[in-house]
Amino acid sequence: MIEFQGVSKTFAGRTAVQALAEVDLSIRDGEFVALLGPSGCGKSTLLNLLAGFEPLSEGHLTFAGQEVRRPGPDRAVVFQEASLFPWLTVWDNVTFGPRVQRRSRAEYEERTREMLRLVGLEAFRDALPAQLSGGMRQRVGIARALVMNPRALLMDEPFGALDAQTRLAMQQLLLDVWQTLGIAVLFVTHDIDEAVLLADRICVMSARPGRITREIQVELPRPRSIDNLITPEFTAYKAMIMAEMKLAHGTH
Ligand SMILES: Nc1ncnc2c1ncn2[C@@H]1O[C@H](COP(=O)(O)OP(=O)(O)OP(=O)(O)O)[C@@H](O)[C@H]1O
Repeated sequence: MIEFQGVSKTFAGRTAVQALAEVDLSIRDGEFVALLGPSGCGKSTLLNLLAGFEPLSEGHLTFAGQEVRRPGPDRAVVFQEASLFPWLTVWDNVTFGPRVQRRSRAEYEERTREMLRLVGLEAFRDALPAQLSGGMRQRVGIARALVMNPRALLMDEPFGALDAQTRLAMQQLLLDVWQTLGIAVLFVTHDIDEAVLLADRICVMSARPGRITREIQVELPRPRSIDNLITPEFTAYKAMIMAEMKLAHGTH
């Protein structure tokens, strides 16, 4: 469904920065792919190209057979900060997109109720963002993205600003949401545990200019839960990826 073919991206400026070099990546409908790599390797750039926020410099990028040129409701994005409208309730934040798009009211109201239930926030529909915790705000951000009924969810370090315990709860929530909806997810992270726990496949990126140096299929059984984090199979994947990223003891 998603095809990057020889995609490069250079940011023009006084000193041009090549962020991505000849990236090839295919993602199937319903697949969960994590992009893992050091800070500045171009993970966000790759996600932003797919979101349609930036033009490519070279190569081809298609989504469901169409060249990506601009943002679209088929590709919903979740960032590290939910960036909710502070003066709108949870309900009004989530229904904002469909209202702007003039979608049918009966349809989006039903879908909003469903998504708020899925992220466990039905009881908070009338709350303002300031009355919610960071994890709850991020759950509103996920509901807001899903209410548009996208074919892919693009997540850029969505749990990076959360404390460790909330982060675990959000990882579990995302596993449950993904298992329910079965949509494609491209998930940017620099956390190895997070990538192994969530993804079907991990694409490891090199430092700038970013390329995908290795793809690792994660064969841990589904459905998964955060209990997987303490299994020997999990540790084996983690050790392999640490070695790949030259983080393991004795490899550098
Ligand atoms: N709009 C821009 N103009 C110029 N350079 C940019 C722009 N956006 C990103 N870059 C540069 O491109 C490179 C890749 O950045 P990017 O944000 O994609 O990396 P990243 O892997 O997501 O990093 P992090 O994990 O720190 O978020 C960096 O060197 C960055 O400075």
